[in-house]
Amino acid sequence: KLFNQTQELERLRSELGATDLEKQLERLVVENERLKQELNSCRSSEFQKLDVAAGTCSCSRCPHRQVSSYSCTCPGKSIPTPPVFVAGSGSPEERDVLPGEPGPYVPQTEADSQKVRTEMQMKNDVLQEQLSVQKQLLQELKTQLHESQRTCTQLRTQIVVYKGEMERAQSQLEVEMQNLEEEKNRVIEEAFIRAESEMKAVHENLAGVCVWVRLNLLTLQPALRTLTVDYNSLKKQAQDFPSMLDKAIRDAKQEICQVISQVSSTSQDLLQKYKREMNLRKKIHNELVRLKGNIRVFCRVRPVSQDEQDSADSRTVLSFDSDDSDVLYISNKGKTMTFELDKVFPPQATQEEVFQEVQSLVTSCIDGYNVCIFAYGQTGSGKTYTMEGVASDPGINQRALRLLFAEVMEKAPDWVYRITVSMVEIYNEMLRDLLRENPGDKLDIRLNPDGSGQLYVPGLTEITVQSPEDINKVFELGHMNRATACTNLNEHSSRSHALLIIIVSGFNSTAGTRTQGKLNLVDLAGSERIGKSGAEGSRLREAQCINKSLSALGDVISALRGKYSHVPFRNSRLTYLLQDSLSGDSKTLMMVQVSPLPGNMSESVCSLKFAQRVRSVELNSSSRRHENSSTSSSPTHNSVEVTLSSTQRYLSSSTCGRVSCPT
Ligand SMILES: Nc1ncnc2c1ncn2[C@@H]1O[C@H](COP(=O)(O)OP(=O)(O)OP(=O)(O)O)[C@@H](O)[C@H]1O
Repeated sequence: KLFNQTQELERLRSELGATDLEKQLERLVVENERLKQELNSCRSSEFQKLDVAAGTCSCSRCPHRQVSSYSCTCPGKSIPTPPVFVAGSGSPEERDVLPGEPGPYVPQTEADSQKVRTEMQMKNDVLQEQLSVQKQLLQELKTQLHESQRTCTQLRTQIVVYKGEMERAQSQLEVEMQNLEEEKNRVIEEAFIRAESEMKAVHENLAGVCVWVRLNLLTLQPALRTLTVDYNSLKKQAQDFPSMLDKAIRDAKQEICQVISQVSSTSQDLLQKYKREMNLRKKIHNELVRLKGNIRVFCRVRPVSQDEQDSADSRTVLSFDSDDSDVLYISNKGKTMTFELDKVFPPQATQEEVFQEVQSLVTSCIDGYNVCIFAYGQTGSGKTYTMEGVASDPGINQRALRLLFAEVMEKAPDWVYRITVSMVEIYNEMLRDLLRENPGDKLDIRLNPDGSGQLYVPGLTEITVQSPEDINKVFELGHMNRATACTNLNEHSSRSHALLIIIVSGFNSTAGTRTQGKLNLVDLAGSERIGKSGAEGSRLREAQCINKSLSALGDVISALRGKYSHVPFRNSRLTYLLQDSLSGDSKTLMMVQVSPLPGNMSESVCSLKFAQRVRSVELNSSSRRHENSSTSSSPTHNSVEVTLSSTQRYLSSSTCGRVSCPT
């Protein structure tokens, strides 16, 4: 508190500028002294103010203000003897001499004396002037002195006030210090009393605890004895432990070895059983597909569009059997034709419902079977819708790839799969790669020069896809390339076959098994007859090419059905390219698209007749395209083996993907 009070005092002092005032006061006192001295000297110099020429003295001490000579007659002042003046020597100042020194010039004549008088008069004027200046100065100094005295008085008053404040603060401080001292003593005393009482309580507690400890010690002694005995026995056991441990480890090792050998033989059994089960599952799946037919024919009737509903020709000539989903009726001129197929999808069937019927074929591709799904039908019957669909409701192509991804993911990590995608187009019997940079280039199907007799398409792009996003990118690229290669995409797509070729290669590290299956998804060109479309020129050539390839497809299937020794795969690019997916134990699905309109009835009848012809063919059942890495493949036909993949290195490491060619 004392410290704070002192600080507060210092702050007040500095705030009021006490130090500065004190210094200023000192300065003013000194200045006052100096002015006083100056005044005194000025007063004494009045003795000098005598007018010699006039013989008068203006000093305040001369009672008569008269001088008889060159000096004042004031008491103590003697009049000196006048000096001899030599003309031309001495300055005007030298003429004004002091008493005791050589005197000024003494005029000899009246003229001289007049001159001297004039000079003296002038000098007197100057001196008078100086005197008035000095008086003025004196007056100013007096005023200043008065002012400084006033300031000094003020400052002194302030100092007295400060001193009073300081004393007050000091006395307050002392009082507070006194209070604090008393408070401190009181608190110490209280603490002391409390500590004493607590100490007392602790002592009492301690005494109780000591008694309790003593009692406990007495009861613990027998327990301690028991523990000592135990400790000794444990010590002995610990000494024996290393040898016991060694023995136990040896025994455990033997047991583990026995168990391992048992487990390994069990796992071998299990592996064999697993392989057997796998084969059985595939056999059953294949059998199921076979029972359904290696060539299956579905029919899908597209709905009547909004535009068609508005037109006069919107009556539908097709009807369905509500109890039998395999039958379709077409009424014409009072007659009703019945078409029996593997499945008939009415106009209201969704993309998902269609795919449900197709997905077993798609998954058999994972097991190493080659599968081919065609969309057949006249232009505008809904082939592209079924195969590609629309972005919001995709068709078989995208759903198949998504299903393949889901299936292979489910089989991981036992199975490692690689899925590659190629997109080709056959237009006017020319094969074009839709995934290459320059899709205009014509591709060829050739015999492999390595002498293996396999076919391949040199330069065909195969893109490995790892996610549904990759699929979308591949489709976009294919569509873009297809669009850039022609002037009118809609017309072009009706007159060309579009093929999406998916190869699924799998390897099972546990069983050492490899599989390779190929899924061909084909959007065929429009199947309308030339006569009706009235085509000519380039259109005629296009229609001829389409008819040629579609009838070649029919011929190939007929030859396979009749088990002919010669199957004309080479009659068209389409059948040549797809021969591995049409022969042997491959599975084929023909989705015949039909328009519901009466105007398209004859084309619909043609398509359905073609479908029934295809349906009656049964492909040759032979060994699966499923190989064990330790066994070689077993081609089913008696002729050359062909492959359609350009990735020779990959295929040469595996015998999968080969198909027999009866030619
Ligand atoms: N099941 C369906 N549901 C709704 N719309 C359909 C269906 N099938 C076809 N369509 C519509 O009918 C029109 C013709 O279909 P699409 O283009 O698929 O025929 P296409 O046979 O592929 O013709 P092209 O031979 O010219 O390629 C399209 O507008 C399509 O959206």
